[in-house]
Amino acid sequence: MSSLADASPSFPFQMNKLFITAAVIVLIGLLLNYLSSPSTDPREPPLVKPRIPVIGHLVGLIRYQNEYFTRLGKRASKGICSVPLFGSITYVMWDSNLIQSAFRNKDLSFVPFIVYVPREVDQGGVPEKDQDTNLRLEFAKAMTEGMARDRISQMNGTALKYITKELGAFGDGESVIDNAYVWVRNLMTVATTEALYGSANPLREQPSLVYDLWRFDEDLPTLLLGLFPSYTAPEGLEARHRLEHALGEYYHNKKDANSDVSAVTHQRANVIRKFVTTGRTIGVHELALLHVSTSNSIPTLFWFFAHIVTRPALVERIRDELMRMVGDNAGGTVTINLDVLTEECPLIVSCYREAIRISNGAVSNREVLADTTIQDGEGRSYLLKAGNSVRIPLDHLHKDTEAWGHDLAQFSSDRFLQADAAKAKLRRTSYAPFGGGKHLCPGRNFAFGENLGFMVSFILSFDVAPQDGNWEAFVPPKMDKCTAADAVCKPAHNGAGFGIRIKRREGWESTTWKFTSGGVDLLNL
Ligand code: HEM
Repeated sequence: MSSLADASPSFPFQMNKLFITAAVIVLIGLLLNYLSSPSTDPREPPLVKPRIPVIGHLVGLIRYQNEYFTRLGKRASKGICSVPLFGSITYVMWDSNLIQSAFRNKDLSFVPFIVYVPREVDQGGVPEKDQDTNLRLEFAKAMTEGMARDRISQMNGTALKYITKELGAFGDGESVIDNAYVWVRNLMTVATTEALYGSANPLREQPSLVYDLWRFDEDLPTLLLGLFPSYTAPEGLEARHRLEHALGEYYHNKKDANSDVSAVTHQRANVIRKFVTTGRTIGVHELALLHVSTSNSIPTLFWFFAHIVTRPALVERIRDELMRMVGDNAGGTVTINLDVLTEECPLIVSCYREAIRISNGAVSNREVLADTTIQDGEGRSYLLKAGNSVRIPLDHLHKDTEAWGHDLAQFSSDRFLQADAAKAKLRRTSYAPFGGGKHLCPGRNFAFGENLGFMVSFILSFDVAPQDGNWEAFVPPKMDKCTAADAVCKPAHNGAGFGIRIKRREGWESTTWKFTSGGVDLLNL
């Protein structure tokens, strides 16, 4: 009987080689499996291993950005899971009860991230002593105080003054706007930065910085990776340097002490001044304030704008609603009280909330400061261990069919008008576009004031038509997926192809606008 041994005199050697190769493969497999599944406490949320050992989650994050967390949700057996990432565990949660419980938990904090992001983007330009945790706490306090109600009113007043001046500058004839997204974006970037920086606003003084801001924003996910940025994101990097330089000069020359500067700009800068030696370094830190104030609010306004102006019947309903509030325009002055908009003009506010719902792709970040336990709606508890981080993909809440219905992918102007008590309760826990708890976005009321103020004055002042006259094809542009640096998704290709014609409405040629809040005339603050 022939055998393999007969067929090959080197059989024992080959067997050895085969055995060693198999053993090495098994060992590598075990090692990869070990690295992909670090030991967790059975009380921690169930582990979701990467599909490609070790690097799978990282690859998924780079490929799908924020959407990766929602994709993980489809693989997880519970409303929360543990994901091995960057050598530690990240807890990702989708269950609305767990999310609310996490937002309320004082041991889950955003504070450790506050200075971390700008320093990472900066790559070493900030002195060591910045690492002092007091900076983060003082910084968080400056933010909260700087965004108190009266401070927001002042910011809204400055922004709305600029918006009404710009809209007022259109002549009575028809104007063509080739790209409505870029138009809204540029106008609102200057309006917002007027509110932040006052009359020495570097972005009004150097308009090319407006382009730089959005170029930086586009490359931010790559810059955050920090892998050879001068090769991987050269334009974004250069734009960032120009912005930092301009802001550095602003803070170095103490322009933030001017009386028309927002409290938040001035107070944050004063905290940083305690920790750094040169005013120019503040420009590096405070690019974060400029970015966070514009990057989410302005794309949100665009979707709000685009979904309304492409629906002429909706425009008419909104105008009727607004006219019931403002009376007539015969005297030439129209007063908008921002405080009563929600009650008196529920349709336009419903459109705003719906635009936020469909475009929001935010992921809230928290660090676990001390071992803590959170509970889901069915009484199950999960242990979260100190030092690990938490990611909460908020768009998952906004895509819950039970709360929002099966047409949730479509914009529905009336969605926030109709809900019985039970549904309204469910929706309250399924809507968190501004995050929650102690770190709930401090800019949400400012965004409401400037976005509603823009839309109310625009919609009453102008008629809109598609640039090419084709109403059937006049729909909002496609939406890009949210990057890891975005809380709000942007239009694909920067909205190219969404052109409009606008014409001032008869009787609204020389309206004077007045905005009030808390009984105060915002434009005269
Ligand atoms: C529609 C517009 C906006 C959206 C959707 C939005 C969304 C968010 C979200 C989801 C967070 C994280 C909250 C959390 O994790 O719980 C956040 C935080 C923050 N937002 Fe906004 N935001 C908007 C506008 C603004 C504006 C206009 C400003 C500034 C003027 C601003 C300043 C901030 C700051 C400073 C934080 C960090 C909060 C902290 O440190 O505790 N946001 N925002």
